[in-house]
Amino acid sequence: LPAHWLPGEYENSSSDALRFLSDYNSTAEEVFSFAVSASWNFNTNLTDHNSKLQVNASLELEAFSEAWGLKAKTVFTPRIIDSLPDPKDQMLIRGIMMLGFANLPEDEREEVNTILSSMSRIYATAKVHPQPNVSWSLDRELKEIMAKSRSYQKLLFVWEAWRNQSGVPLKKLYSRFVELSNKASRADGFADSGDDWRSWYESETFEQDMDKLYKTVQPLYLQLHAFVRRKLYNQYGSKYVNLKGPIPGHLLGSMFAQKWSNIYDLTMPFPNKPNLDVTKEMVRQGYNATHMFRVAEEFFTSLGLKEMPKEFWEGSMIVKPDDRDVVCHASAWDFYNRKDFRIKQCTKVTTEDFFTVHHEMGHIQYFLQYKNQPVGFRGGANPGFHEAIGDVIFLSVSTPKHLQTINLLESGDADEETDLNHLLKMALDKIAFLPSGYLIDLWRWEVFGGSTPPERYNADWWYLRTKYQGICPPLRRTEDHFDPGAKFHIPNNTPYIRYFVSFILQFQLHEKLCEAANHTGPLHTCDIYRSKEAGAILKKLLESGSSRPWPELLQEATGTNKIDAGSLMKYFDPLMKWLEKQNVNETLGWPDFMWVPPVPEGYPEDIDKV
Ligand SMILES: CC(=O)N[C@@H](CC(=O)O)C(=O)NC[C@H](CC1(C(=O)N[C@@H](Cc2ccc(O)cc2)C(=O)O)CCCC1)C(=O)O
Ligand SMILES: [Zn+2]
Repeated sequence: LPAHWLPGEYENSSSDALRFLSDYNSTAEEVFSFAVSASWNFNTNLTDHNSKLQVNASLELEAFSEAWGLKAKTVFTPRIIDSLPDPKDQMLIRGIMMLGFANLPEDEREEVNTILSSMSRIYATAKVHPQPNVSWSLDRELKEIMAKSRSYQKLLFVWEAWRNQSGVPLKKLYSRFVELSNKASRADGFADSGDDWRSWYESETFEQDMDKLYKTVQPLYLQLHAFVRRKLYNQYGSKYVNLKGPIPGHLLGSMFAQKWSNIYDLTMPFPNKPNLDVTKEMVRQGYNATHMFRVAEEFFTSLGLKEMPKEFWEGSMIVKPDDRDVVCHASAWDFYNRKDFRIKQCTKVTTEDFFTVHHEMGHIQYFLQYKNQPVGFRGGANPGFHEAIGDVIFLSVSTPKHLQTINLLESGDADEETDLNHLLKMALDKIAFLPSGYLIDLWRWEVFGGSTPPERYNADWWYLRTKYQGICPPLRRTEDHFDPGAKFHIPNNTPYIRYFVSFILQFQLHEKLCEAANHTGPLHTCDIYRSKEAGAILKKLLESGSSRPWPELLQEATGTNKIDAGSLMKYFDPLMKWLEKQNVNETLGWPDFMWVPPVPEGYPEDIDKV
């Protein structure tokens, strides 16, 4: 570690503790920025060379964390820390004492960082070969086929091939990673890494809180599930869809059955109304990635929030380069130097990517608003808040009214039927997602906690997928497979419960912002565009970062200090009533819990693979 990155000498006094914090903060900005840059370079150019540089930068960052963490632990006694006048300083020092992977001996640090880099790379470069010299990648061909194909067998081929190429090679790496991650978390005083990750939500009863939260939205999910199952039954027939069973997981329009809006055409309540999927119109109007980003930026500035700095436009990667391998999974980056903030996205001109642009820009807006906080407070109030900001904006953008405002939908008063179409389309993304947003970390907490050993990774994954999502694998799965590994966030070690929290929280924020924007009428028709009052509420929330307990910040922003699904249920209430009428003769849930579909005759030889 370069000498100027090492801590100096401090005595056990409150004045020296404050000097320590100030020295830490300025050094951390340099070290974090160095490590984030190396990670950016690897993610935007997946070469051996950049992987080594990225692993080495992580090791430097860990050496820095260890040096300053040990210094804090050996110099400052609890009495001195508790005597610090500002509780925020106490929080910051305690945060610095958490060493994470820096708790591990040098060889195991090297091992865990190399495993992480390898898992990222395997996932990012996995390809499916339908024929010897044809290669399909997830972000280009596979997602498109899962979204558009209505061939049961073609969907099945893509669903299986992706899991063989991405999940299977990761299994042994992942089980070793779990051991090392748990060892590091235990050294920080946690039972395991699941306990470590849950601590970010500052609730002794977090697991129960989430289970209760899930139970409040489950009735709506069961209605949507039954309705969509009927539509898929009409499309694929009784051989492959059992009206009392789970739905085969490859028929829902996306690789993980988390986002069902790609089968909206099969489910539209009123098909003869204008199509709310504005992809065609965007293409017709000559939209490109830059324009999508500019339109999104203008929504934020219309609220009085910050514009993207010039470094954002200079440094971001917003289209997939054609001359190198990159991680195409979209992401937003804070370089911790208060100057560089970037998005990496292989943007295509589609409604889905237009949403993602807003989601990522929500992260950037958060980075910009809290950039003058100490580095230890440059995070969301809790991680769910960070995930919610961009989605809150998109709740307004996706309304027929706003799409008309930006000329992506022909004007005409949005009547009752178009309204219901819109609500169903929103539910296909927002409600369909909830069980999967919940179960992914349920599975991971069991893995970290040891109740799911490596020999049951896949069995327990599919148990949870059927129990919560009501889907089943369309082919027999064994422990030779590692289906969780086919989902970005597992090999990339990105926690997930934050999305479940966000999908509930974003409706609470939306309801409050709509009130501030003097919206009248049903919640799902609200568009906060150009409301400075709404922007002021967001700004106050975002600039605090993670410097104050999230219940306080939520209380100030919305008037309640609990994550509560009441706003979500209010937003979807008209749809709930409509679905209950549609489903009078349906079975809610999947009592044939163990049912799986037959494998089509002749699969996979005779499918039209090209
Ligand atoms: C340096 C770094 O890693 N930065 C973090 C941000 C931070 O920590 O500051 C980051 O950029 N993470 C990437 C991740 C990308 C996306 C994602 O993975 N989404 C989930 C869940 C979901 C699913 C449906 C949906 O409608 C909304 C969300 C999924 O696709 O499963 C892809 C599409 C949207 C968001 C993200 O932006 O959260
Ligand atoms: Zn996000």
